[in-house]
Parts: sequence; structure tokens; C-alpha cells
Amino acid sequence: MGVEVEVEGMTKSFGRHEIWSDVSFTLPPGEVSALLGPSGTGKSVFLKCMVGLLRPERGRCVVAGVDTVSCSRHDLYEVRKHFGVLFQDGALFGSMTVYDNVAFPLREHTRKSERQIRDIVMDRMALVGLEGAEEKLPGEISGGMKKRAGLARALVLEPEILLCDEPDSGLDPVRTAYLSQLLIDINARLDTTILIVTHNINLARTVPDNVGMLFQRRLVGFGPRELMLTSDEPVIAQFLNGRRVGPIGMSEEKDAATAAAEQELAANGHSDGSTGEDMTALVRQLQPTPGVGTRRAVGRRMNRLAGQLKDLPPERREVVVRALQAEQAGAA
Ligand SMILES: Nc1ncnc2c1ncn2[C@@H]1O[C@H](COP(=O)(O)OP(=O)(O)OP(=O)(O)O)[C@@H](O)[C@H]1O
Repeated sequence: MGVEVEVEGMTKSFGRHEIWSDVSFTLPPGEVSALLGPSGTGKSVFLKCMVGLLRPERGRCVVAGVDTVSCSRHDLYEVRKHFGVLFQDGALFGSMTVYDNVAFPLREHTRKSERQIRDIVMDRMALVGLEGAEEKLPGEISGGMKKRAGLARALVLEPEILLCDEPDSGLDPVRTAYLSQLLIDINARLDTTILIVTHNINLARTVPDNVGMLFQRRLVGFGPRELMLTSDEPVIAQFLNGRRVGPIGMSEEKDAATAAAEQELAANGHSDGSTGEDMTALVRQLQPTPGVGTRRAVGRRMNRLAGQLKDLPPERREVVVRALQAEQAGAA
């Protein structure tokens, strides 16, 4: 079974600049979760705090019994072996070939022979579609290839937890669709607990089991996608629909006068930037590629969700139940 990550009361500031405070949620083992939020709300900082690259002032992040916030350097070194991290820019070493970049964690953390390392590296390179790029330097490959090389490197140690910071940024929609499928297949193959930071609405609607959102220094919510996408939190619907009208503005705090002016423009027929399609509607979740295996967390998640359904208002419950029925009919 994948590993659970429990975040409790985490608070992070840089000097007097509070990034977010009192963030608590649990990444259920073996499930795929997405963390959304406007630019600058501290999603990357959050991932770095989880793996102990940054130190929050308060709170805990417990992985396999170890709190990455307060543990010793030695324990942090050990617990990091559970994690694979895909950083926003791929974070490749510029002077090493793609092959050496992907092999790096194996050489650093294991005693495997070069032959064993080659087998693993070539397997992961094939998985992300990078065969033939082994001898290239990061400066000689495209942004999308760097992302995929970063993902191959994040996967060499078969991590029980995979953190992906905007895996789709800089990728075209087709490559993003391939990458989304890859993440679901990795989850099915390894039962990896995955957290994806993304702005990509398609990905947010079709990949994760759970969705969370950061806004104005707090976690607006975190829960099963069916509940979060149908939530009546205005910030979630605004974000998913890419509308200007709503609490999110160009700068962090939208003042009341701007909000009222935007509302009036929209009421007078001026486009608010959205396409008109309701992006909060529940669509089918991606399934693993046939032959890859089944996702072990699905049953556990359904049981948890069933328990939460009874607390929903009847209309919303019906929407969710209908979506779950369509999901099951599609999977059958
Ligand atoms: N090491 C640091 N020192 C000081 N401030 C920092 C540091 N790292 C990040 N920040 C600040 O923390 C805030 C959140 O940054 P972060 O990159 O986590 O946002 P984000 O939500 O991931 O944004 P985006 O979606 O645009 O990538 C920003 O204001 C940033 O300037």
C-alpha cells in the first residue's frame, strides 16, 4: 500500500511575509491529489516544506512516522528516499547528460552496479518517451523533454510518494494528455501516492482523486474531486472556469470597487474571460492503460466518499451520485 502523508497546522513565512498558515490535510495512501491555487499562493513553497528543503515555522508533515519539519538531518535523509520530486523547471544538472541526470539518485542512494543502473535508467527513459536522448545535455533538449527527464529521474528509486510541481507547464495539450496518462499508469503500477501542483484545468478535472486549493494564505479546502469540483466555494468555481469575476484578482487582494466594476461589466454582456462551458462539471477520471494494472486505492477512496455523501445537500448529492454511476458504467 502507498504511503500516507499527514500535514497538520503547517505555517510558512519569509520574514514578515506570511505565505500560508495552518494548512492541514492528509494525502491518502496510493491516491493521486492535486493542489491548485493562483500564482504566488505558495504551492511550490509547500512542496519544498514537505520534503524539508524549506522549514515552516509551525506544523508537522508526517511520512512513515517521521515528521519532516522537526526530524534530524539523518532522518530527513532517510525519509527523502520515500519521495520522488519533479521540480517546476526539471532541476537538471546542466553539465551532466540526460542519462547521468536520471542515474544520479541511483548512484547517490544505492549500491547498484552500473549495469543494474543502466537497466533502470533505460526503463524510465522509455517510460517517459526519451529513448535516444541519453547523451544530450539539458541545454540541448526542449522544455518538455527536460520535464520528462526530471520525471524519469524522480522515478528511478520507485518512490512511494511522487511530488510534481506543474508537470504540464511548458507542454502542449497533447503532451500534457500523455503525461496525465503516465501519472495514472505510474500510480497503478507502483501504488505511488502522488501530489501534483498544477494550473491545468483539464488535468485537475481528469487526473486526481482529491483536489485542494490554496488562496489568500489558507487552504480553501481539500477532498475528493467530486466534492471539491461541485463545492460552492466561489474561488474554486472561478479558478476552474478562468473567470475574472470573483474573489481572485490580478494581485493578491482584489478590492471591492474592482470586484463591483467587473461584476457590472459582466452583467452588461462584456466577456469575463471564460468560455461559457462549465468546467466544474464532473467528467470521467482517467483510467490506467489496459494491461498496466488496477489502481489499488480506488476501493478505499469510494468507501470514504460514500461516507461523505450523506452530509451533502440532496441536489449536490444527486449530481455526485450520477457522476459516480457514469464512472462505473464507463469502467465496466
Ligand atoms: N526562498 C524564498 N525566499 C523568499 N521568498 C520566497 C522564497 N521562495 C518563494 N518565495 C515567495 O513565496 C511566494 C510563493 O511562491 P511559490 O513559488 O511557492 O508560489 P506558487 O504558488 O508556486 O506560484 P506559481 O503558481 O506562480 O508557480 C512568492 O511570493 C515568492 O516570492
